[in-house]
Amino acid sequence: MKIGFIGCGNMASAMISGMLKKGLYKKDEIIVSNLTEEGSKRSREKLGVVTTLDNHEVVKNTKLVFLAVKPQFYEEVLNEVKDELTPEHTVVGIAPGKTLAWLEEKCGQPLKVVRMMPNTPAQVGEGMTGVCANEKVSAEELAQICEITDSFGRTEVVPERLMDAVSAVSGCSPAYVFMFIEAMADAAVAQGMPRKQAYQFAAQALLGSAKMVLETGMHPGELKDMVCSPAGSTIEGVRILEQNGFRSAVFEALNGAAEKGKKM
Ligand SMILES: NC(=O)C1=CN([C@@H]2O[C@H](COP(=O)(O)OP(=O)(O)OC[C@H]3O[C@@H](n4cnc5c(N)ncnc54)[C@H](O)[C@@H]3O)[C@@H](O)[C@H]2O)C=CC1
Ligand SMILES: O=C(O)[C@@H]1CCC=N1
Repeated sequence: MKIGFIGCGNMASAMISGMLKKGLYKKDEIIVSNLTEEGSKRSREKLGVVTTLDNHEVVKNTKLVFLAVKPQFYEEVLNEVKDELTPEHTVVGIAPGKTLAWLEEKCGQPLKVVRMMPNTPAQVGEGMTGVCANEKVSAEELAQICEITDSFGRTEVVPERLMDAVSAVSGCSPAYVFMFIEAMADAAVAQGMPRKQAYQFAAQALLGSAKMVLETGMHPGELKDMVCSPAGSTIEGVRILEQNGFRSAVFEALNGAAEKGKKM
């Protein structure tokens, strides 16, 4: 087995779906553990990977172990498996607030440790992942990790001090983007558009706008100005968004998410 996940919920499933779609691993090269047989069944049906109810099996069968449980279970899981970890293992944490130093300490021995913050768009190959590693991870090993995260989207290696920002701006932000899409679609429905069509219009507008930022390299403000005709309808919407504290609400939400992440 080439890669293992302890816990296989939303985030692990999204990453594995992305990896499989890209053909980076075969299904029988991925092992995941779940807490319940129901979870294992879900992983087998949805992903087709090897499943176990025993976290030890993950550590015994692979040298690359992702910790994909909720942050509050990290310590319990590491306590459970730490005696089977060897210097050949690389432990990958994906939770906010679980620093490289914390992970190293809880592994109970000097190990290769990677910290990353992926996001659920990994499921469709459009993830954004920030990655950092401790000094035991060689440049070649880090490149291999980035090959994995690149298989489900884009990757940036960042200094660890930026991981809370990464967590907010790309780890959490899909939730806010989905809320934005939902709100835009609600407005279109209010104007008479069928709901399904409204989601397509809203989502495609967002996808296209994001692509323009990434592909043109232009300042988002300039791209916004290109949409706003003088005395037009868009600038009226901009005025109403500003009046309702749109930018400030986004700013505060991401700041709150980053600050919360630091404490987790
Ligand atoms: N959902 C997201 O958008 C993102 C989540 N993350 C991080 O990913 C990690 C997992 O989050 P989600 O997938 O959202 O949570 P989740 O709740 O969907 O999945 C966690 C899975 O772990 C299983 N589990 C719990 N205790 C276990 C144990 N002792 N042994 C084996 N399996 C166990 C649960 O049954 C569940 O299936 C968290 O640390 C989270 O902070 C990071 C980036 C984005
Ligand atoms: O809500 C959370 O804590 C996780 C981390 C980033 C996205 N979901």
